Amino acid sequence: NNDTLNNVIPDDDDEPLDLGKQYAEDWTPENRTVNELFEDAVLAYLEENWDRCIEDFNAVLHGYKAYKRMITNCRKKCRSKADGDEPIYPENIDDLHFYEKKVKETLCLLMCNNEYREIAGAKALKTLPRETEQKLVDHRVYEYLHICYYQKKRYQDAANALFTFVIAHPDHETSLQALASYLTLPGVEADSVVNLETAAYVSMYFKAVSAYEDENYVRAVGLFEASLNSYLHEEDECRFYCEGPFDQGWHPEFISSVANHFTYCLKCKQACSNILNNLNGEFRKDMLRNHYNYLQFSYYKLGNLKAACSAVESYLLFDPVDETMLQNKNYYSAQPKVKEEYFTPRQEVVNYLKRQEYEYALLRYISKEFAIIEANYLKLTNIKTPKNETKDSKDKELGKKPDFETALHTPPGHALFSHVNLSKYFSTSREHREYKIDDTEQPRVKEDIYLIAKEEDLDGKNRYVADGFLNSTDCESLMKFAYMNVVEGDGYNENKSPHSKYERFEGITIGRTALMVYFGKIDRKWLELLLEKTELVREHVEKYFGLHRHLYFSYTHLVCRTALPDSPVDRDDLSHQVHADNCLLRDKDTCLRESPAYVWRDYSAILYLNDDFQGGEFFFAKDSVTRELDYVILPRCGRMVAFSAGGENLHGVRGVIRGRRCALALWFTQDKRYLEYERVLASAVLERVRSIGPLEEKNVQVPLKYEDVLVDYATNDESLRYFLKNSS
Ligand SMILES: O=C(O)CCC(=O)C(=O)O
Ligand SMILES: [Fe+2]
Repeated sequence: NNDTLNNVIPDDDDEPLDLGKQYAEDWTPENRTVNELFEDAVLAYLEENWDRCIEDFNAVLHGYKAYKRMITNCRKKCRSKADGDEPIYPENIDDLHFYEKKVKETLCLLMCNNEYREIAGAKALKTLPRETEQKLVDHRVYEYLHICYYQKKRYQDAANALFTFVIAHPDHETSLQALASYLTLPGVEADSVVNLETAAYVSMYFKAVSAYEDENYVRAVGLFEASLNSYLHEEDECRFYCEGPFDQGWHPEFISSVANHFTYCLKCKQACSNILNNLNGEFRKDMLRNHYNYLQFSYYKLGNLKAACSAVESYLLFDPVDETMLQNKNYYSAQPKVKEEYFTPRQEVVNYLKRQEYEYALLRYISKEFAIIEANYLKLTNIKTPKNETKDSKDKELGKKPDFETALHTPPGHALFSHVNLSKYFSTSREHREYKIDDTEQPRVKEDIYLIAKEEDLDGKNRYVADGFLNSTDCESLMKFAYMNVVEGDGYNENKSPHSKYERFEGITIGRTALMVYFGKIDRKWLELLLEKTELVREHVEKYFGLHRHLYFSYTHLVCRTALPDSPVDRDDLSHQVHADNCLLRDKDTCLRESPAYVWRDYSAILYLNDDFQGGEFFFAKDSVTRELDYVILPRCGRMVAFSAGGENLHGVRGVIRGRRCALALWFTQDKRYLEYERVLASAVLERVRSIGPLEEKNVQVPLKYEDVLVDYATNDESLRYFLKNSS
């Protein structure tokens, strides 16, 4: 199909793509390393030397680009060189060909990196310290830069810099507010505010769309091909940049070390497309495939039916049942000149999707298979609960052991944006697509829930662990929701530290969420997401335990436990002491099913939202006196642990040492009298908001004790009453 790729790019002002050497040559940092430049720039900022601040931070950005290009260029060059080399010995015994290649690649990398450093001056491209690199990855430069621009009254530049920062930190409230005020400054045009870190293909893509809309198909084809090329090239760069160092933090065996580092890189690589598909803060999962859509029509208009058919077939690889594209296919097939073999997808997209599918399947395999090993490993080493725990080095190492399932880490070079839509401030493109909560680029099967551990694995009755209730987008959404809305003391009778003085406990209930939706304070999609995902869990638990009587929700609580900044790393208390959910633990063998225990609770489930914190493991306990851990479960996005709520399932949570741990705690009952009334109200609120919108009252606040307010409205608001009646 190569004829599709030979179009001249009818364009003038785009940068050449491979800038590695050129950057290195341009790179004259007056003998300062990128790191030194960064430090100097911060200093200039602190000294309020705004001109130097602007100059130095721009030099940092420039230098970092050169640094990144150097690294990715070397990795790319050395990979293809090693791939093309004849092996020393023709036969591939014991995978030696693979290792030979890696040895040769290493040699090449050493030399290549040196070459660049020589061109750029001895110190210029010196390896960046990890913390500085992370700041660059997180676009922290713009956090300073906008202020320096602002001070110099360069308002449009300030707005651009701040916008760029906000896209990487969509929850940064003060920056969002500052951005809004920048937009009102003289000379600032909201429409021309840009993300300074937009992927390079994007501008080409939009030029292509314009050409297409102007019916200039020759230009459109050239630009779309160039943009496509650039997209794949940029994704490639991002992937190579992912192949960086990795602190294993322990001393693994050779094979484990290779596999562990490989997994780490793979996760990073899988996130690359998220970055490319984030246009000015708006997530557009279809960017790659859209190219083929435009191309098929443009080629058709130019009379190149072979290329048109090939583009159609390429598009269909992404979505084989797309009706419009299938109609196009029929239409083209009916053309007299079209041959069957024209419908061959383009090679680059076949390779791309095959790799994607393989990598995704491999990651799923890893997360599924290793979860159980991690847990068994922890169990085998027989950790005691922190009370009698002595923190020896072995134990510390152990804490780092399960690296296979570390958080989806941010790929170096880019922040992993959450999917926010900033287009309320700015319109960026002609096509507009609704923001959907669960858009994911990865191919996914619907029924993604799989069992991780059952009774036998867990040495106990009526307990199991399953994964896959939430995908990473759901978790990101819910974490964001939690971040913005959880309230100290909510659901704990206003007690802010009910379990540990080293942690802040915050929660939000269904009732509070419903009230906020009702007052128009938050979008209803959050409530919908909460109800939908927790219902998925309820159904699973009911089915899994083979219950013949209906399982009702009795209480739903999104809880975050955050380690306080000054909490000691070697603290020896638990985040949640050993307990049972429906009885009072008295001594080793007695659990009294009486008030004030929640005796009506029959089953419990905890659905986890994140794992980017330290500590906070859930555990089943043998008994409360020896406090011996029976089985440890590591929270992960979408993982659920479920168990019957009595004394047979004593459990607790180890202290959260660092970071924030959020989970949805769900309690179920088979006694209808105790069903969660807030859920019924929430459904009525949703119905109301869907049909007539939220309440028209301004400035209503949700108090800490919100329950009475909710009931008040439910009894007095006619429309709510209507929906309530209809639901029951
Ligand atoms: O968050 C967890 O993992 C468990 C919490 C728990 O057991 C409870 O709230 O009763
Ligand atoms: Fe519990």
